[in-house]
Amino acid sequence: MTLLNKKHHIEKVYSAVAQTNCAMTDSVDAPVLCSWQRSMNQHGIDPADAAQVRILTEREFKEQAEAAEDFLRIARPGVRDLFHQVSAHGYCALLCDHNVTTLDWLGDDQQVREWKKAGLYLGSIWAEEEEGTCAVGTCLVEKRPITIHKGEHYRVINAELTCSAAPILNPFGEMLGLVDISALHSPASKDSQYFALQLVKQTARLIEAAYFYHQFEDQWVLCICNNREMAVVNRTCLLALGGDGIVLAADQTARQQFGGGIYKTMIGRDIEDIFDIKFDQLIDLAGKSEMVWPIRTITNGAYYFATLRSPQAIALKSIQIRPSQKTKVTPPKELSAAEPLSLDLLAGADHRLKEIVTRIKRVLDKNIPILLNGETGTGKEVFARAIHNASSRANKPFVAINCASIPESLIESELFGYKPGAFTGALNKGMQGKIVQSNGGTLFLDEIGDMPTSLQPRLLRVLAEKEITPLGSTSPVPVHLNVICATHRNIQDMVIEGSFREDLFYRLKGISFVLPPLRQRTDLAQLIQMALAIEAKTEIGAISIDKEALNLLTRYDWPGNIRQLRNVLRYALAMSDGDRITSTNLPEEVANQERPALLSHIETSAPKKMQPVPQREQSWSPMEQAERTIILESLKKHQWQVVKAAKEIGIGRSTLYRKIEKYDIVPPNKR
Ligand SMILES: Nc1ncnc2c1ncn2[C@@H]1O[C@H](COP(=O)(O)OP(=O)(O)OP(=O)(O)O)[C@@H](O)[C@H]1O
Repeated sequence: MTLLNKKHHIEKVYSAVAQTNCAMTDSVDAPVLCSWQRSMNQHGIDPADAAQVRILTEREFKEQAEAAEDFLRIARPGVRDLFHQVSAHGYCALLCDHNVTTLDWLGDDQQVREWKKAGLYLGSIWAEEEEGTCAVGTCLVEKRPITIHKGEHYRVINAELTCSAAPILNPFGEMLGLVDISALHSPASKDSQYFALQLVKQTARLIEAAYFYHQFEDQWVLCICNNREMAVVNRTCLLALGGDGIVLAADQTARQQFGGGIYKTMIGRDIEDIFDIKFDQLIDLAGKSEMVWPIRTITNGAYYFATLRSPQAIALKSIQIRPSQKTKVTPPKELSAAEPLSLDLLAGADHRLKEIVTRIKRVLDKNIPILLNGETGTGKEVFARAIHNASSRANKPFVAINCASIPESLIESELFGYKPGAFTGALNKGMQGKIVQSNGGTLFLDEIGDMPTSLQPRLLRVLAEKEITPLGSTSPVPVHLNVICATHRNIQDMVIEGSFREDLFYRLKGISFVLPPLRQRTDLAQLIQMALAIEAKTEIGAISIDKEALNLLTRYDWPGNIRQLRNVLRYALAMSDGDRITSTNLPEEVANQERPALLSHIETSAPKKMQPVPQREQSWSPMEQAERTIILESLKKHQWQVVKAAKEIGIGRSTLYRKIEKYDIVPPNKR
């Protein structure tokens, strides 16, 4: 790039950012302009900054690659295929994790120096916060495929590149990573990258499908297509089904096609309520060949073609029995004896938890601090105990302290202990603090986000120096400390706000995990049976739950997670005749929960019940009308704040803007 062109690029960025909103300008696309504004106003990046793209250290790279091991293993072959298609045209291919770090790279080895110089190499971090507008970082923010072509890059140093990236989502709609192809030189017109973007999108969809099949390898996977011939090769529009025909997960296409793009409206539903199929018949025939079944939606009778992949374990044995006819499971001894649950038992059949447990087992005795994140009641403390029990320290003490429930003035003495007469009101014989009590065992710091800022430096010192000086004492006591922390807060945000020390955060977060909320667990039906057995102190399956009650329980939102589930089951047991739970035994909030707007709409929009619709709405399908209702309700609920509504509905902000426009939704202040 000539000096003059560089100057021109920088001036263009400054003048475009000076615009007050993200409306189209003559020469810059709206999403690019929005990203330029974020880059300058939020991230404070200088477009003239010529520093090279940041690269992770070897150790950091190793840690991140290890954390994303499963994803990398599944995604790599897809990225390799993509690279073979584009390498002759001067592209390299990048596979990034959800931290936008390049964890795999394929490119022409002859040009390695140039790729490295451009930051298109292993370990490079393409975050919008660091680089400004760039395909990978901006794709992460926008949550949709994007090409950033030449001068659309924010920093002048990247303004020769052309890059196209697409997000890769897990079956729960969360970002797993991104795939990108980039070239050092390309024609001036952005149109030249149209097919590059399509290829990247296609690869991302394929990887998502591979990941979906992997995640649900021990479940039934229904694959739906609108064309009989393509059905056997189709790999999108996937629904994972439990042995009882309940939907456990749905990929993006299935969510859009049958759930108005909304995750919650699909999960926990009986497949027989969505399609006019008998799940029993379907699985009796499954596995006999690559069979394709015509199926019809209950809502509007539209025809599709489906194939069914059997659970791997069953496929291996070549299906003889229906999974739902499995023989009764004897509850693990530890359940009825009310002993602590093991890690494997806590993971149940939930795919994310199983992955977490595998990773935890790897770090068990390596003295790596563990940070457990998760909503209230997701079982963080139970998990921490299970980690302790699985470690070689199991016969040493497990000492828990809840930083939120102890007054700030007492936390210090509780944690660090004190010598006799250290302060007025102190016990005569002094007190051993929790840290010393946990010596050699595990110290569990619950609600670590509530640790007073004044005490954070002291805790940091203990962790670094492995010795502790009780209040009123001058001689330090050596401690062998293993720490597990838990919080429902976003500590990273607290670090940014300045209410939590960054150095302490990194010290405590040797490895971190997010325990999934109950509504996202893929084994909810099994977990309910398990929790019921615990509450009733019986065998799993000894008390039955009728279909309607199970439907209500699996569909409920569970804001209080497992804690709330156990309370509800305890209540239901008390209300029941003792060996069968029905919907009438459930507490009101579960029994009379409002059907999600989309579901209730779908039911009333079945052909035989269809209501006349206003003139303008007749051009929308029932699904679209339902979607409009959901969006409208959510916007009203959140006082028309788009970010909050998008979050609740589970779609990106820009998607929501598009839909608002599509459905002629006008906020009250613009009427
Ligand atoms: N897998 C499980 N099966 C049965 N019961 C469980 C399971 N996990 C947790 N529980 C129960 O759920 C309740 C909440 O668990 P726990 O206190 O560990 O959650 P938490 O995430 O630490 O909650 P909080 O954030 O509110 O402190 C406890 O009664 C616990 O025994």
